[in-house]
Amino acid sequence: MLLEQMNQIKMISQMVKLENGYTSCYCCAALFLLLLLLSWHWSRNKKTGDGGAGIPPGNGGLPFVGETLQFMAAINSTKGVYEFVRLRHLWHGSCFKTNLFGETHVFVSSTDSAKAILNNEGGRFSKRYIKSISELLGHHSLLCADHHHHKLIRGRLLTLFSTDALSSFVQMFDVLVLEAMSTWPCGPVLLIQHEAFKLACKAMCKMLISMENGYELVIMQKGIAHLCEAMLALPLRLPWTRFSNGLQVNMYYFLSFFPDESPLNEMELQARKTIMEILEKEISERRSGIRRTNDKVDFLQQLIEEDDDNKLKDEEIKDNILTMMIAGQDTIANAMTWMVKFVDENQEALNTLKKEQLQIEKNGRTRRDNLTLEDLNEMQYASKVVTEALRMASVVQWLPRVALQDCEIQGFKIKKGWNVDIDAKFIHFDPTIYNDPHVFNPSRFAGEFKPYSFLAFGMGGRTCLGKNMARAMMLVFLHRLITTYKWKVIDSDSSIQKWALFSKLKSGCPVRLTSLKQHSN
Ligand code: HEM
Repeated sequence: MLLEQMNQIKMISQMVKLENGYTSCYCCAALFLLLLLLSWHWSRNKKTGDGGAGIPPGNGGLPFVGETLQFMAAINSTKGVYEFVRLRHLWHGSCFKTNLFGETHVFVSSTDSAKAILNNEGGRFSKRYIKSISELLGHHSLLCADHHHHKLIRGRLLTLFSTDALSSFVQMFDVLVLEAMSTWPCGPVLLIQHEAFKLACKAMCKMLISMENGYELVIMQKGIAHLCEAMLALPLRLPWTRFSNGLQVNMYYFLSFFPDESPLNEMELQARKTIMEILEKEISERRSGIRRTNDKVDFLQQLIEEDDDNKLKDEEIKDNILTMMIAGQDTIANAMTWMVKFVDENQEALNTLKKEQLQIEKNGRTRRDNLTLEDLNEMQYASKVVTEALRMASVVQWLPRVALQDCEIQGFKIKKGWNVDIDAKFIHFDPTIYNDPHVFNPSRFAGEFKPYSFLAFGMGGRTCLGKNMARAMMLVFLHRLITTYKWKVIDSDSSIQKWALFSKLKSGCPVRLTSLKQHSN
């Protein structure tokens, strides 16, 4: 374990750009000191254990810093942040305790504990997001609201995700996919990640605020891309992050210990402000009748038109439109990208999928008309492909909660205030739940599966609001890709993008396409 810590310190030292000789001397001295402290702490832990019976096992790391350095090193490696978690499962078992950014985190990984926590049995757990995320999304965001406020807002937003809404969304998304694919070149390299992100962004802007083109859409998309990046990077703002320059001490380091200060930088504050201004203008023009939505019932219009006592206030509407825009982009783009890679690598799955999708196309409808929800319901094998891709990609790797009282999970004591992270990825790769978990095998989802063993969208009162929409987007994308092109992924590297908290392919999944239509003509 000490060796691992030394290796990680080496990695951290590579992360830091040494700009001059002085800095490099200070850096070496600091690292040496750190190494001494680590070995002292490690040997102390070895002698005394980690704090008494019943507490989950784990090396708390250095006083105050905990294992933050190792966590950061994992984020800065192409194995991805989950490598930090994976190694600790190997060392300590399925439940372990660590200390990150000055807080205790316990990773739990059984379906029983997932059930207890996600159902919030006995009101013992709540969702925790760091304050900086609520600065970014807004205090009324569904992702940051307290229990009572969350229930109220979720109730209002849920009505937007009806079957009828999904039905029209499917047709709209199909149009966008066809439009996008008509511009894809055959021959040159195309990055699936990039294309999927653009598509998701367009779809969200259209569904939420009917924004389809023009200057404001460009501004909006840029702002959102910026906030998406910031959202992933916010918890990592320490002096050695990519935000800091060389060894210069970064103000975010200090701010992270003073949670009342905003850790957002000027550009992020500006991006949020600009998006809020666009939404404000949109709301007031719609209210005054200046802007007509041509009877398009987008999400914004539905929220404005609500007339019962519990309707959302403008501030709540704006924060949650922004939340949905952000929640529905990087996630779906990553899921689609992994899906293309997995299918490409599994000839048997690809052949079965092709057979099914070409048959659906042959049946006639999808050549002439846009795909419908009914068409998607016929895609039985593709639906399993989507589930299997979501399992293996585990885009959201763990679900963060906080214990509201002392309790027991997986036979260990959990103290009030500790972060409890439900390790979805561990469960997705648990060989006692999924046979040969590293093999892409869509057919494994043919029958019922164990409750709480599939957590790609979470479960319980905080389940992803857009999960049916996300599955539909993946099916539409898959259908059009399979029936329009033959493709080959030209870089099989599975490395993970550095600094990404969601599981993101570093290569972006470059493909070369051949048009099937030209072939058949
Ligand atoms: C493949 C794509 C997606 C994945 C993997 C995904 C995954 C998740 C996960 C894991 C959660 C948190 C659950 C928890 O903590 O228990 C979540 C929450 C959420 N997602 Fe998604 N999501 C996806 C797409 C979308 C889309 C398209 C939207 C819609 C517009 C959306 C909107 C939301 C919202 C609003 C929440 C917060 C729910 C709440 O706290 O009540 N997501 N998602």
